[in-house]
Amino acid sequence: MLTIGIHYLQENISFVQVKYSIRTYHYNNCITFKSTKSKFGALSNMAPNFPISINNDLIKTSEALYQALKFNEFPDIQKKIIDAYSPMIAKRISRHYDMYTRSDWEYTRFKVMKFCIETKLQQNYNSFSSILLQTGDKPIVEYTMKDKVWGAVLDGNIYEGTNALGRLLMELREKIKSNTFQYEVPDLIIKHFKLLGKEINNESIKKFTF
Ligand SMILES: Nc1nc(O)c(N)c(N[C@@H]2O[C@H](COP(=O)(O)O)[C@@H](O)[C@H]2O)n1
Repeated sequence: MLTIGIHYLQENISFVQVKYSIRTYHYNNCITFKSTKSKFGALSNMAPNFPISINNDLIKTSEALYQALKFNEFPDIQKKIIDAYSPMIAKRISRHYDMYTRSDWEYTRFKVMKFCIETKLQQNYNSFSSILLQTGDKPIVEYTMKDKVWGAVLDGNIYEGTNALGRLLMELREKIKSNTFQYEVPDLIIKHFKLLGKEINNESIKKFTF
């Protein structure tokens, strides 16, 4: 399980401590993805063809959803991100508004990412579960040039990094295998979970009528 050493006081969600656990992977014993055009590119949040619907609003990629959820109190910023032509542009727009990122982002972003990739799976079950299962039992690693939080960087024969996205994907893969995948809106650790001015709750994610 990806805990990344995050500890909360459950009652008032006060942050206590955060630290990241680093992982290493041998380069010829893992599944990596970087470009969406590569064999396992569908694992990337940038991958097209995995649309998402929240409150019946269409979001083109899990990347756009993740980036938009940084700005829960700013529906106008979220709209610009969601309307962006590509996920890379969505990410770039998000960077532009960094100062408006929700104040607890450092501590909620892993839960938000988990929600984003679970939504990608729930709403694109056949295609996304198929690619996850094709990775077998191998470690999944997002290969990056410098992002040691979401991915890992190659140093000689070893990928090194927290690889948070890869680890969340592996957790999801194991749930698919054991038929224990349960999809729901994250618990109260994420307060004010909103998109385009509307709260995200278990009702809003059930509706899927493109
Ligand atoms: N710049 C960039 N290009 C790609 O092709 C990527 N896959 C990523 N990584 C993804 O960016 C998201 C994290 O964004 P923040 O740094 O937290 O704003 C996450 O989806 C990574 O997988 N970046």
